Amino acid sequence: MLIKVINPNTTASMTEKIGACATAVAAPGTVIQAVNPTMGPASIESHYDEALAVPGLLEQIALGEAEGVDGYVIACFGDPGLDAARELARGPVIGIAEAAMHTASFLGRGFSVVTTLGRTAGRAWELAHRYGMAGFCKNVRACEIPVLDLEIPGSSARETITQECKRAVEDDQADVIVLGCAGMADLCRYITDQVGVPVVDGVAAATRTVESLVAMGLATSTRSEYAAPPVKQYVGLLDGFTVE
Ligand SMILES: NC(=O)NC1=NC(=O)NC1=O
Repeated sequence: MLIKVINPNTTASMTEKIGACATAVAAPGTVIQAVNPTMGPASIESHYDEALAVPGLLEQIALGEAEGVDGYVIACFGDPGLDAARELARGPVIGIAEAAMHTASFLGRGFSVVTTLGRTAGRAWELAHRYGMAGFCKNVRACEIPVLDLEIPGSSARETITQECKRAVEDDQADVIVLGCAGMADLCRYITDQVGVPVVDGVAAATRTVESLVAMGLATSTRSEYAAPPVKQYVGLLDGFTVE
């Protein structure tokens, strides 16, 4: 089985970290291909970043289709481009926020999301509602850490995030923590040991979700909304996106 894990930002160190975390949980026989687009924002921290990340993400999906990829993970907590990706891909496409929230809902009465910048919290709440998880989501907490601070060795990011997770358990009464950024994937084990409740990393959760769907022979329904896009020309920078 070949699963393509796409970091939609263009920071290679984060892609490598995400790939290592996905590989660590993948079953024997599953090949993880971790990639990022060649164009787009170095990190995704706003609606603007998210919009500009989607073309490069979709290009990676199109390349994956040509390579026979069995399923995809969108490794950014905003689940950017998820619906469009599902129109292109034959196999399942799972976002890390979607997978993490559903996984957390199996483990307790309520979870808190601990994410990077406060300006991304609204998107996390929006996704919780979209996925039917709002009833399980006790809070979305922001550490006010820029995403790329997670790539600085020895930064205080790990401790800042850990303290926020502890406050989520104590003040929100969270039974479970959801890490609100793909760049936190490598912190999951450490934070789990520190906070005493399950901590869900969306990269691992999404990787295993895609694996299980593919193993069951399941894929996105193409009956209507997620059918291939209508054939048309896309001009200018999007020349390569023409759909035949
Ligand atoms: N909430 C977030 O921090 N989302 C993210 N921005 C990125 O660049 N990767 C993420 O997971």
